[in-house]
This record gives sequence, C-alpha cells and structure tokens, in this order.
Amino acid sequence: MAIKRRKISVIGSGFTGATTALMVAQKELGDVVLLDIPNMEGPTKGKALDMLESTPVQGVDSTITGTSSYEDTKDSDVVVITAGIARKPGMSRDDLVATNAKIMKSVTKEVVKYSPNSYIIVLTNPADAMTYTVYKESGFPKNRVIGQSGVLDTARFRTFVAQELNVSVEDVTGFVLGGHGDDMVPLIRYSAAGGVPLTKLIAPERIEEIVERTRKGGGEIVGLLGNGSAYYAPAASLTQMVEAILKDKKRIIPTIAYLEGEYGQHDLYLGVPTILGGDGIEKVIELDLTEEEKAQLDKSVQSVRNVMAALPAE
Ligand SMILES: NC(=O)C1=CN([C@@H]2O[C@H](COP(=O)(O)OP(=O)(O)OC[C@H]3O[C@@H](n4cnc5c(N)ncnc54)[C@H](O)[C@@H]3O)[C@@H](O)[C@H]2O)C=CC1
Ligand SMILES: O=C([O-])CC(=O)C(=O)O
Repeated sequence: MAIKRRKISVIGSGFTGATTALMVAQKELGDVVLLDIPNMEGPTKGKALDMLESTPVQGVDSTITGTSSYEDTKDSDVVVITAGIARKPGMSRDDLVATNAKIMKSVTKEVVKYSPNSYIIVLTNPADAMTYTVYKESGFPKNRVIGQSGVLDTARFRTFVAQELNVSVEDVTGFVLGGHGDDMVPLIRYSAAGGVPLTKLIAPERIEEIVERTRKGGGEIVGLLGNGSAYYAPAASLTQMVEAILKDKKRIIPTIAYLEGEYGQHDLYLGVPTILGGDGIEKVIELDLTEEEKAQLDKSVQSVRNVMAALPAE
C-alpha cells in the first residue's frame, strides 16, 4: 500500500492555532487542516490559503486547508485543540473555565466522531482542567490525551537562564512541574547549563527572580500585548509535541498527563515529566522531590483542583 502523509488538524484558527498550523507545515510533519466555527470560515480559509502559498518559497510539501467542517478533519493522526477564549489583562487563566469547558465538550465530540484513533493535544486554558475535560468527554485512553504547559513554561525558564548566563539556549535544560498557573514549580535541582547545576552558576536570589518571572511568564506577555495572550512560543511548544508523536521521538519533556498515583495524585491531569513518543504519553517519570518541592507541588495541585471544582456539571 502506498505510504500516505500524516494528517494534523488544528481546532481554532486564532493566534495560537494559525501559528501552530504554519510551524507544523514548515517542519513538513504532514498535511494540516485548520478548523474554526462557521462564522470564522472566511478568515480561516484565508489564513490557510495564505500559508499554503508560502510553501513553494519555503520548499515544503505540506498542504494547509481551512474549514469549518469536521468532515475535513477525518482520520487525523494528531488533533491539536486551541479553540476557546483567551484572557485579557487583569484576568487569570482560571476565569476562562466555564466558557472553555463547554467549547472543549463540543469540540471533543466531533474529534472522536471523525478521528477515533487520533492523539489529542490540548492547549486551551485553564490547560490542566481543559485536558481533563477532553479526556473524560473523549473516552480515549489516557496516553492519547495530552496537555501542553511544560514545554512552554520550561522554554521561558530556559530563555531567562540563557540570558542571565549569556550562553546558548540549547545548552540550558530545566523542568517545570505542576499546574499551568502562577504556582507552577520550576525544579532548580534538575536544571543545568551544559550539565553544570544552575546552583553552581547563578546566585540564589537571581534564581528566585528567574523562577518568579517564569511563573508569571504568561501574564507578562498578556500585559504587553494588551488584547490576547502569547502565541509564538505556545505554537512552537505544540509543534515540538506533534513532532515527538509523529516521529516517535520518545522525547523526555513535561506534558500535562493523567495521574493515577504518580506524585501521590489520583484522577488528575497535571504537568509532569513524561516520555512523549509514537504512542503519546508512553511514561510518566517520577522524580524524587525534597520536602520543600513537595510542598510547592501540593500548592500547585490545590490550585488545579480548585479550578476543577469550578468545572460545569455534566
Ligand atoms: N496551555 C498553554 O500553554 C497556552 C494556552 N493558551 C490558550 O489557548 C487558547 C487559544 O488562544 P488564542 O489562539 O490566542 O485565542 P484566539 O482568540 O486568537 O483564538 C481562539 C479561536 O478559537 C475559536 N473557537 C471558539 N470556539 C470554537 C469552537 N467551538 N470550535 C472551533 N473553534 C472555536 C475562535 O473563533 C478563535 O478563532 C486560549 O484559551 C488561551 O488561553 C494560549 C497560550 C498558551
Ligand atoms: O497566559 C496566558 O493566558 C496564555 C498562557 O497560558 C501562556 O502564555 O502561558
């Protein structure tokens, strides 16, 4: 049988969705379908066509199609969900929960109907609770429903550390644990530059400032943009996750994963280090935590559980 290109559908053609579609196509990961609600069909088709017309210049053979019909997403290998509302200055991600939970449910029904074997990656905020909502609604196994927070949060941390040390971002590694909120837990003990622990390179007070900036990294961009939230780094993060799955790379990266006892948590989606490969989340990696790290993680878990308690009833 002829080998076919992979198919990636991106639901929501706003800032994050459109940017993800472009980045995924530029990496030639497969053919991309960009979907939004019927009211947005014109702009969605327009963005997709504009991106498609960039492919000859870029030298990539990925198609990009804009649509408002789920028929066009049929048999996707990976579906990325970015549909929903974004926060504005003065709002927290948690303020989006009621509206976006409804959107997650309706989107998931269609994704399951048309792409029953897909891997779903959820970006929509509040991301931990929205990934949980999609998991429950889909009935998919836990490895096939994955949320995005840690690649982005870690990328922000790595950016700030590289700036501080004036070294390549490539050589800085880090791990951010916990919910995608201001209580997230950047794990300094597991962070390094060129393999050298950060604690040997940066003074504790500066590390604390970098941690604080990372925690509030989303809010910093919201404040600067004035009318929406970050999209370039989020799209790059989603693209890395799509690539890890489609190329079965078995990347060790933090994702929002379903926990059944790991880190002492049950029935919860939370940001943790995972192995992401051809079967989605192939493993949750459990790190040893100090008492202080555990306390920080517990605080973050409590914040996620508070948001989950605000999820609309079935
Ligand atoms: N987890 C993370 O790290 C990040 C999460 N986000 C979240 O991603 C979401 C999207 O952000 P942006 O793209 O900037 O927002 P945006 O407002 O630019 O785009 C959202 C799009 O979703 C569409 N949409 C709404 N309901 C829909 C439905 N039922 N079906 C299909 N499409 C629908 C809208 O028409 C709009 O085009 C927000 O909730 C934001 O908070 C954004 C950045 C990072
Ligand atoms: O801050 C927001 O609302 C969007 C987001 O999750 C991020 O950029 O980390």
